[in-house]
Amino acid sequence: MNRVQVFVLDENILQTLLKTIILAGALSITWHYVYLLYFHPLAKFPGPRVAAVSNIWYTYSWLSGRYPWETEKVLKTYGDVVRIAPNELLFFTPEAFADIYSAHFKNHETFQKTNLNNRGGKHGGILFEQDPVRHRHVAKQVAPAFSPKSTRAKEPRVQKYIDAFVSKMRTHGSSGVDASKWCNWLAMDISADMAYNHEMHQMRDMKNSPFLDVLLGFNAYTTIEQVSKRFPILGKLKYMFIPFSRIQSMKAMNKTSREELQRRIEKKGDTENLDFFEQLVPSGRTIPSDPDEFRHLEQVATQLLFAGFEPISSWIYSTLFQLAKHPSCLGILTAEIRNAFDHYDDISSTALAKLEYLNACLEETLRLLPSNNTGLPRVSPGATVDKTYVPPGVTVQTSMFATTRSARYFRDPSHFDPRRWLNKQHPLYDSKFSTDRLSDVLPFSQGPRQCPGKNIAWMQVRLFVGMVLWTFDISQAPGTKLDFERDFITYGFWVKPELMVNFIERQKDS
Ligand code: HEM
Repeated sequence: MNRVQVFVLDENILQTLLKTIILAGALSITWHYVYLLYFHPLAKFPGPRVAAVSNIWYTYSWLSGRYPWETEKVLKTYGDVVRIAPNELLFFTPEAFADIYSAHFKNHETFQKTNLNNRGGKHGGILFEQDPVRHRHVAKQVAPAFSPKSTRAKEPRVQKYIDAFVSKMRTHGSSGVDASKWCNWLAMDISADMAYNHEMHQMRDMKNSPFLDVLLGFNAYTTIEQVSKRFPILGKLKYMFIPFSRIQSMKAMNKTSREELQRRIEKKGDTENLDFFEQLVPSGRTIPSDPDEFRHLEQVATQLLFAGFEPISSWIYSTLFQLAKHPSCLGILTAEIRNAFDHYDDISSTALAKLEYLNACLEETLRLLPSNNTGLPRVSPGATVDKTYVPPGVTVQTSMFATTRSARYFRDPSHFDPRRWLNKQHPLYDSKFSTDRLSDVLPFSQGPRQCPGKNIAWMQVRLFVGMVLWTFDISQAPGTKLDFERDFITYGFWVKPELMVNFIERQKDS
């Protein structure tokens, strides 16, 4: 009898307890949302309502592959500062860009990197390193590899690869080739050589190396990884989104990477060309026995390989895309290059640097298609960004994509028009572009974490365009109707749609 009574009592208590828990939960969730909407330090900033209370806007925008367009849209709708996640602000103006990325103390950035894009865990290497002191150390170590002298020394090697591209186009180019593949092969062949003296032979074999296959296959996954960092519990399920075969190939790639590194370290100074690696482990130094140090080197080497590959591949691809779409610009540029050099072998990056229209076309391509679309997120130390105080701990980011396509700063912003970059003295100069904010186009970023590869990139891309247009009349293959606004998407990097281009060897006296 007594036992039954106890049971009834327990059930009542249990029900009450359950109701209390549910009510408390509902109240605490409601309070959490009310707090985020009305009392959070960022409550006063405009933005999509859903973004103020969750990471849903951010996640959807990234997973759709249209993040740059989504940031552009919210900046147009809500103004120059938009709350895009509960603790995150997106800024629009060039002034904000300068405040965030240039701010430093003794060359250590004051707006530090977040871990959102860090794919190296505690080993940030150089690109992902969050700690400014550790970053400075490794940046100083590799800096000599990016000096003007080292850049010049790399030129013959780069020419050798572009020669190989030209030779392949003589055989295969006249009936049209897919530029998305060839740009990847060329850029990665060069980058692997520059990073650690490794010949990948993708152009020779006309197929992706296993490394490139894995990299391309993981493009969308890198987005899942960075987005999942915003959902500590759900994020643990991220591996469900990757097919098992991909995980296996990733493991195989990491293994190859390690072996490659070991091979390169053992070679020490005994390499044909000076590569980036020589800076990290100079000939006299012993191989690191500490696994942590080895892992760090592995990160840096992989990042140098990737950083030297993807933006170059995208830049040459998008230059071909823009030129093939704008035959009048292509005609002017081709004439400029052919008038400047009597012989193919005369072409050098120093001579190409003087060609105004070439530089204008390349700048214009980067303005419309910047290769880095992560928003370059940073953590505020508690500082003013373009006259707006941002409390400490808040993540801030920018959208170079939105800024450089804005009518506020550029005339006919979405038109590819290299004339805007020309000097007043140039015969094609048009004063309608005189108010364009050209110096605010900063695809290589600025400040302590800006791209150290800028000069190497310019050298490679100038050589590519110079040597290719000197040799070939190029055109978009018939039937190719690629539309940038419609057909492009980006995750960790741009997914390049098929772009069929004809490379027809020029007639002798054209
Ligand atoms: C079109 C060509 C390129 C563009 C537009 C570009 C752009 C950028 C940008 C925007 C950053 C800053 C990333 C951030 O703050 O999170 C960066 C960093 C970096 N880039 Fe480039 N890059 C290019 C080519 C290269 C090349 C050829 C290399 C040579 C290996 C290179 C090596 C690096 C490295 C090592 C970093 C990390 C710098 C640091 O954190 O100290 N980049 N790049």
